[in-house]
Amino acid sequence: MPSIRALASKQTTTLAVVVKCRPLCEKERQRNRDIVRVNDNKEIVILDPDLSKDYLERVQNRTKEKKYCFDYAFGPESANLDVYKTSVLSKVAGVIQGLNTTVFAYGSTGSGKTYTMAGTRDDPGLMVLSLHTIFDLIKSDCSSDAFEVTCSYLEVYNEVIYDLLEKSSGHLELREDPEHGTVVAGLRCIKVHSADRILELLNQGNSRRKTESTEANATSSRSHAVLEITVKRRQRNQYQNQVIRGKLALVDLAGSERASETNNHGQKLRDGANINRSLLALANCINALGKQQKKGLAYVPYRNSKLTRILKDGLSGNSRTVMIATVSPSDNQYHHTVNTLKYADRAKEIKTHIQKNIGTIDTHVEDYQRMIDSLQIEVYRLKKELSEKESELSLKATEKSVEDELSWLNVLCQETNENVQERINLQKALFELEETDLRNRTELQHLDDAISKQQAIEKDGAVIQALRSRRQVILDNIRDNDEAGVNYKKEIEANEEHRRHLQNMIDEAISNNGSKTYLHILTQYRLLGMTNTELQFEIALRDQVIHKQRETQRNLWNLITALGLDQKQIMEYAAKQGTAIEDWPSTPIGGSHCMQSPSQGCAMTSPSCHWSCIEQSRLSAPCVLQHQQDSGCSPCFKGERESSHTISREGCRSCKHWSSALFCSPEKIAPDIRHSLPEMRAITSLWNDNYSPRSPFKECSQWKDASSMNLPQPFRRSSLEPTTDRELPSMVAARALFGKALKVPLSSVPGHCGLHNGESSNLPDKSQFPHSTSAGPTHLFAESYLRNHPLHCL
Ligand SMILES: Nc1ncnc2c1ncn2[C@@H]1O[C@H](COP(=O)(O)OP(=O)(O)OP(=O)(O)O)[C@@H](O)[C@H]1O
Repeated sequence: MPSIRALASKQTTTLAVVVKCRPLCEKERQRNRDIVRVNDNKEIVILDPDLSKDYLERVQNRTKEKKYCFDYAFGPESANLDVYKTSVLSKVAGVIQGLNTTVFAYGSTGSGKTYTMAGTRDDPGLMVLSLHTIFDLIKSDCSSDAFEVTCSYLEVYNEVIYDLLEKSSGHLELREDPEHGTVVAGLRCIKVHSADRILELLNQGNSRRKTESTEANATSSRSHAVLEITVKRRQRNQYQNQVIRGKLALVDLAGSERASETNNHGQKLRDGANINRSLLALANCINALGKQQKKGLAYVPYRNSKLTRILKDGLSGNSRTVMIATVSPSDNQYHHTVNTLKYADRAKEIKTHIQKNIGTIDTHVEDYQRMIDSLQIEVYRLKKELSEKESELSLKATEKSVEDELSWLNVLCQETNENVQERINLQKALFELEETDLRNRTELQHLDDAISKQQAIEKDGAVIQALRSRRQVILDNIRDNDEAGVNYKKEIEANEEHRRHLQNMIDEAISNNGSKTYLHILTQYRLLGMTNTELQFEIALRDQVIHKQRETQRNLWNLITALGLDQKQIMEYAAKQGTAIEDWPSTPIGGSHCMQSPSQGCAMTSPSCHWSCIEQSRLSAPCVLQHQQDSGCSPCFKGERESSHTISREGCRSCKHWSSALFCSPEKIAPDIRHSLPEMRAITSLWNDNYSPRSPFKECSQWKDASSMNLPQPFRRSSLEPTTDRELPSMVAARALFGKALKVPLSSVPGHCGLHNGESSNLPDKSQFPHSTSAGPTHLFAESYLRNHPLHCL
């Protein structure tokens, strides 16, 4: 029996930003001044470090004093426990309820990030406190649910990921998983039964973490560390198979630093440059996300570093996130402090969308997962063979020449590896950038239309101003994205050039050098890397499809709620169709996403129909759409047949009782929903335009011709461009709704509204549609539909 899993509701929440100022250390106390003041646990003031400014400059407000407000601000006297209780505890508690939480400490080197996250025996840090909370909550849980806690700990050092729970960890790779977001392939996840055990692992991990003594900090962390605790909760009630999974990510970032201040050389200097690069990538993401919240769609360059890819969920995805900005009170750190607070201030704008993680099974994703895993095993095997060969070689050749050769080969191997990885990242970044660009350009087109329409009504009113300023924002974003795209393309060319160079070196070495097997393996390894790239691409595309299917599923639940059908009715219909509904969303889902993406299945049907259509879209079997009056029998929605269009599903194909694209009449939709969402308002209008007894649409026999649109040709906007698209809004709407939204060919269409499938592909001319020429609500709906689905309509 197929099963449907209703998605839990999504809530939008804002990143919580907390500032923590450490005390002056002994050395600083002798030489430096404390310039940070915290007021009312919210406001933080950074005094001008320059005491020599004269009175005039100060009264003329030429002071460098800065003031910021945050969710919480803590001064030097506060303990980690104070920070934890006010801003982290409640979010950690959500983890055992299936919610994700991310806590990350951000600040310059020596500002107290590690102290805040790990703490000391007397002042335990947020990592330690969170672990105790999780296990205390599990212990005191009164339900009969079974809990499983796992823990992983990794570090990103010089853009390479290492497992801190492994004694000698190799390089680990990142992978995109549609269910779990960005995951680290091969990272060890250890089952734990107590907080003490995790603390033991944490200590082990910390001892492996790369730290150095620098001028700025005697124990400076040179890597970003991510401790992840996953709590799986298997419920032992009526949802026997339901697993809830919450994740807590605790991140201690390496600190940004200025080379001049740290006085580093050699490797330390290179580490610093890498740390700064990844922190810059993080800062760029924070900037773009802040801008996005204020101005709209902007490209967020997550791909620019491993750190930002790992933190992606915490920054914009499914996570309740707390950013702890750590600052030093010392006057010589003024610039670092202000810089940290500037980013923290921007981060306040960032919004995330939280949702309970309820276990689902995606077989096709699992298949890909298996493929990747087996490829990884293959890569591992080859690597092993490679190292065996290395030791064999080292035995045979003289020590010096072998060393030279091996170091040369090692460099070659490493460069090959980096080249492949860079190519993967660049291609993915370009892919994402193009998507963003497409959406921006579609919006721009619609804004242009809206502006020209509005200009006919008023020359320079507020609406036009708003539309123009929005247009400008979109243009800016497009320009930024274009620039980024050009850069990515250049980088890809450089990467390709480098790849050719490496391949030439390998080929040359094979013909000249004795270590043929070694180099053959290297070539194979490289090829495997390329296959891996392709697979990762396929996965990325798959991820997109799955994401859209999920979006569709969510929309369907929204629609069901909007239709006013109650749980009992739907359960009954589903039972009749032999479909189980395992979970019921308690609240309507994701307001702004309402009815956005019917592209992968029928958008406006019952849960059972949704299931069948999703299944169908996978099997590419078209649904059949037929008007209810064509059929005498209908096992589904019997009671509603007379008063409204009915809804059926694939299982009812025999009775050909497909129905109602637009469902029941709008009167059946709860008034608050009917009038609140723009889409619903548009649908109501569409209904009135096209389905009411006086509807010109209904009686318009010319629609026979209109429907002569054979799929897929009629769904291409090009066949309607440029004027017809605008002149026949109803047709666009109908086309989108009856055709694309339901993902059915117009092989059979609702006779009720006059649509019939014909052979001719000629479109009716404007004069045949007297009622459709104005820019009415139908047009708006069509526009909004097309805006949301540009790819599918083109
Ligand atoms: N709240 C605090 N109370 C007392 N000492 C503190 C506090 N916060 C930080 N320190 C001290 O300041 C120094 C630097 O702190 P820490 O190592 O945590 O900085 P960091 O931001 O992690 O630096 P890096 O980025 O270089 O790793 C340490 O000696 C630490 O003990």
